[in-house]
Amino acid sequence: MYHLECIKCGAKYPADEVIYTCKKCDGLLDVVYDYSKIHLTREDLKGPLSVWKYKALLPVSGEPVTLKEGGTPIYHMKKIGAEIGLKEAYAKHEGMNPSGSFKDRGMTVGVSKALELGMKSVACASTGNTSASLAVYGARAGIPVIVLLPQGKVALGKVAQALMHGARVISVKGNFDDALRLVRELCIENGIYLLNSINPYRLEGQKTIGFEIVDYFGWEVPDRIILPVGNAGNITAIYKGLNEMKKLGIIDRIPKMTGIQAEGSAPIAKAIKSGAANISVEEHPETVATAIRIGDPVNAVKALNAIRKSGGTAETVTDEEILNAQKMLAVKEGIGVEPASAASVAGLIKLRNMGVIEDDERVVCVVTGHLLKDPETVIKNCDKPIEVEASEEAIEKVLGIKKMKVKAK
Ligand SMILES: Cc1ncc(COP(=O)(O)O)c(C=O)c1O
Ligand SMILES: N[C@@H](CCOP(=O)(O)O)C(=O)O
Repeated sequence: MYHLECIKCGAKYPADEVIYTCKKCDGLLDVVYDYSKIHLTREDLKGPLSVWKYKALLPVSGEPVTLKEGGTPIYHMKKIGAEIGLKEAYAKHEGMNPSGSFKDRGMTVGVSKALELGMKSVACASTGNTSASLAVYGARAGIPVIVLLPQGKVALGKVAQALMHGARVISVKGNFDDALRLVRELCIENGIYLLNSINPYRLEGQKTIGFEIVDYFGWEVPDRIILPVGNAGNITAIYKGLNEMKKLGIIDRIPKMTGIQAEGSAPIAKAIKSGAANISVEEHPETVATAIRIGDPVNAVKALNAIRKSGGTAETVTDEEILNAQKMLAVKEGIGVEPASAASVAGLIKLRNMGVIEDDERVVCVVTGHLLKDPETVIKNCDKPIEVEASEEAIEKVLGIKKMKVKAK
């Protein structure tokens, strides 16, 4: 059994109450389980990775709305690791989820919960991936979906997904933070279920990234998990989940939670660096990594706590560092990710060069979304295809191939 609990004042709410923040103090909510009633061991968790493998720690009782999310690969980044003198550098490729990003873990739980609560429609604001995922899972569930997108700032692949899967797509003349404020009002006033990461049930699904990481390594906890941070739900969800596993005796420690933000959009990294108790809102966030172009992260309080309590850190990376890391992953490791996702690897490189990450650390970078989400940025940053006439000679000429003449007998 579980209930909702305010992280600020401790007020408790029943599991079936549709609320997103505390009615007394407006604090963020967490789903809190009766851990004394959960008997889960490593033995129970044998078998392939997937979100629903960890059902005992998820707040859904019936059959979930699922497209077989989770179970994403972990790749050893041997070449990038060798370049920075780190043997144990890994990337967990969340772009391999059904809609191409980690949001599917949250939406399988969030949309299942919407149905369980009897909600008739769902909505979100989005820099792209949340809307794509909600559109997909809404279609699967047969429930209407409304998405609010910041005009002109959403990557093409993501808009295409939201449109194709049948969401009502509204383009807002403002940034993501404006769209989130508007969708929160819209949902509360009209009884629409809000499925941004302020919804504590959605975040429960995302904690399974952490479960899968420790499960993959035979319950050996890596020293550090590095994530790109935008609205800051993912880093907090993974931290919460790993704490639950520790409470249940399945793991014995928590990795250093490390958040990476783009320089032009870095309220959390700035607060960590300055030691400020809370963030200062970035009024005009800007970065090529549109997925993390967020100035007022809704989960900031939870994220600062996760980073500080785990002994982790936060860092900023430039757009140039992000695009370089995206290309390194693609060319040297064969891993195709969108720009925001590459921020975690750009952060890995920067923190290693700064001496923050030690030689013997095992580090897992979560790469959050697929390369094909943002084809426009890719095309801008790669050489153009070479145009040739339709002849073998022309192709050989541009490839610099000289044919050996075969002598006739
Ligand atoms: C691809 C991608 N990476 C990272 C993030 C940041 O995740 P979070 O908002 O949970 O910090 C997002 C969305 O916010 C995203 O779409
Ligand atoms: N990158 C996100 C931004 C919204 O974050 P959420 O986790 O609160 O839904 C997106 O893909 O829209």
